[in-house]
Formats: sequence, C-alpha cells, structure tokens
Amino acid sequence: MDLRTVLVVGTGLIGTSTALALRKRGVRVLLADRDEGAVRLARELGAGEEWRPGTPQAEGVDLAVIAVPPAAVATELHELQRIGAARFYTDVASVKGEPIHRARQLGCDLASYVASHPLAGREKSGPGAAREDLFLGRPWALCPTEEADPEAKAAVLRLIELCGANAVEVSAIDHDRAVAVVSHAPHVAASAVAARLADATDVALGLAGQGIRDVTRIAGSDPGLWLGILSGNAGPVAEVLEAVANDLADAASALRALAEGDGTATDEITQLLKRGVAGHDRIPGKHGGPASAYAVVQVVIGDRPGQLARLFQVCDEVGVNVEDVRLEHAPGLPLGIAELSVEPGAAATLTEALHERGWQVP
Ligand SMILES: NC(=O)c1ccc[n+]([C@@H]2O[C@H](COP(=O)([O-])OP(=O)(O)OC[C@H]3O[C@@H](n4cnc5c(N)ncnc54)[C@H](O)[C@@H]3O)[C@@H](O)[C@H]2O)c1
Ligand SMILES: O=C(O)C(=O)C[C@]1(C(=O)O)C=C[C@@H](O)C=C1
Repeated sequence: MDLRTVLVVGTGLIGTSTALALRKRGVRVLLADRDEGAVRLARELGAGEEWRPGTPQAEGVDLAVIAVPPAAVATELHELQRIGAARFYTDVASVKGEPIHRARQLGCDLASYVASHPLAGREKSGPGAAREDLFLGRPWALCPTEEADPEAKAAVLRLIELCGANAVEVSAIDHDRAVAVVSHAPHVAASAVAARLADATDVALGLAGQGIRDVTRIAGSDPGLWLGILSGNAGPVAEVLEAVANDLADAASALRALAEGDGTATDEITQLLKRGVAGHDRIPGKHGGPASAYAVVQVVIGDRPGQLARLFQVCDEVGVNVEDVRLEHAPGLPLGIAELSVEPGAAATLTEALHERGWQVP
C-alpha cells in the first residue's frame, strides 16, 4: 500500500525522527503536538508542515502515527478517529498491551488501528534530538489485533519499510514480555548503577572510563517518560528485575565470603560472569542478523583536530569497513584510544596498515 500523506501526532524524538525519515522518501507529512514549540521546531528541521484540521490541507491522510507517551495513546487515537483524521492509525509507544486495552475500553475502532513500536531511540527527548536515520536496520514491532483490517496492517508495514526498519509481527502480550527483558528491566538496572554515582567521590568520577558510560547511557533518559513506560509494563518488568536482583544478591554474598577468606566463593562469581558472556553473545548483530563478534582494533590517537579523519582514511585505503567506533579519553592526558570494530578477518590487515603508517596500535 502506498503512503502519500502521513500525520504525525507528537513531534518529539520519535515522531520527528519518523517524519524526517518519511520526508526523505518523498512522503507528505503533517505535524501536530499539544506543545506549539515542538511542532515549530520539527517544521524548521524539515519534518513537514503543521496540520490544520478541518481544512482541505488535512484531507486524504493515509496514516496517522501517534508518537505521544504511552498513557496518552488511547485518548489521542479516540479523538483522531472521532474527527476522521486518517484512514489508518498506528502508535509507537514502548508498551503495547495497555494502550490497546484502553483503546478497546474507549470504544476506538480497532479495524483501522495497528499498534507498533520501533526498537530504536535515544536518551534524549524532543524534536531537537531527532535523526532521520534512527530506525535504519532496527526491529520495529507491530501487534495487529484480530479485529485489524489487513489494509491497516499493510499501511503500517509500509511505514516501517519507508523508515528503513525491519518489521517483526508479535502479539501485544509477547511484545511486552520481550521488551521487559531486552529494554525495560535493563533501563532500571542502568538507573540503579548510575544512582551509585550521585554520591561518588571526585576521584572516582575522574577515573570513569568507557565501561560506566556504556552501562549507564540510557539512565540519562527522561524520568517522566520512563515512569509511564514502566508503569504500563509493571508485572513483566518486576519479574525480570526479581531475577536480576537474585543474581546480584548471590554475587554480593559470594564476594563477601571471598573477602572473608572463603576461596571457594569464586565459583559462583565465575558462573555469573560466564552466563553473562553467553547472554551477551546472543544479542543479534546489525540489521537483526545473527550475533556477530567483531574484532576490535585499538589505536592511540592524539587529542588534535583531524586525527579521526586520518584514521578513517587508512581504513578506506585498505578497504576495511568500520562497523563501530568508540573513543576513550585518558583523563588529564592529550591522548585517547580509538576502538574500531571490524570483521574478524580484516583486523590483521588493518593493524598491519596502521603499523606501517606509524600509528601506535597497542
Ligand atoms: N525515547 C525512546 O527511545 C523511544 C523509543 C521508541 C518508542 N518510544 C515511544 O515513543 C513515544 C514518544 O516518545 P519520545 O521519546 O518521542 O518522547 P518525547 O518527549 O521526545 O516526545 C513526546 C511528544 O509528545 C507530546 N505529547 C505528549 N502528550 C501529548 C498529547 N496528549 N497529545 C499530543 N502530543 C502530546 C509532547 O509534547 C512531546 O512533544 C512514547 O510512547 C515512547 O514510549 C520512545
Ligand atoms: O537507545 C536508547 O537510548 C533507547 O532508549 C532505546 C530503546 C531500547 O531500549 O532499545 C528504549 C526504549 C524504546 O521503547 C525503544 C528503544
């Protein structure tokens, strides 16, 4: 099904990112938000034109994308359907069971509505944080109910395709249980780790490396939005967190025993660390493919302009694709380490080429 005109309601991070991706593919996009500033900024960023309901401009909308906090989805859907804003409707909320349940309670038309959720985001909110490439290669769940019209599902599949994401059809209940494991409980765990930093000494913070940044990045997200997400999926998230809390409690007891001289306690710690490696290795690679263990080539770089560009130039010269890059700054030193993730077979070529050109590869 072709999408010629899409209405985006809620022009924050996800709504504006969706709008930008659609604009890039030539779709006409109309923008609405209860915050006028958010619509204005989205428009200035090139995400589309402001929606003027009741005028000829607002006619012929194929799909409305509701990108507001989870608790506001059903009321927004109800209101949009009441005025006949679009032919089909979807939302992008991070929980699916609760909004569908409330939509049913409010008497929304479930034939023209297919709930969805892109598994891509950032720890920042608002249109200013939007990226047109946010969804590229990412999973995007869709949860059609049994009432859903196949054409509504086709419209949402087309939206997902236009945004460059990979559609994953799943029931709302399975979706909510799944994201409790891969998104919602990890978020709370990251917050708990980051909360330790509130009282950390300046010495400790001065020693912060990439590890703590990796583990806590998502803890910087909007607490209001996340309270809504966690409240909408409370049972499944509590279940996962109870299991995590058990592992942490066992690890703490084992370390306490070790500190008191019981050498056998290392077994318990080793088991947890090994289970962690096994779990980590199961995370699929880019574009949803099988887990891919990239080789990491570390390079010492000076804190001077143009260093990274020179480094990428070498990769280009030897035809090595950089899958990911990470920078680690040494506090107080004019040096840092660039970690380049490459296919395992390409690591030796790149290392040799860097050595030959005088780069320090530890
Ligand atoms: N942040 C993420 O990483 C992420 C990822 C995937 C999905 N989501 C989901 O996307 C939705 C939007 O999240 P976001 O990160 O873009 O948040 P955001 O705070 O950046 O944007 C939300 C926007 O919705 C507007 N809004 C709030 N209530 C409204 C209402 N009743 N009517 C119209 N506009 C309203 C706000 O003014 C704001 O501009 C949420 O349901 C969230 O669960 C978020
Ligand atoms: O990467 C981030 O910053 C996210 O917030 C992404 C993330 C996730 O957990 O993967 C968070 C919540 C959304 O519902 C979807 C994606």
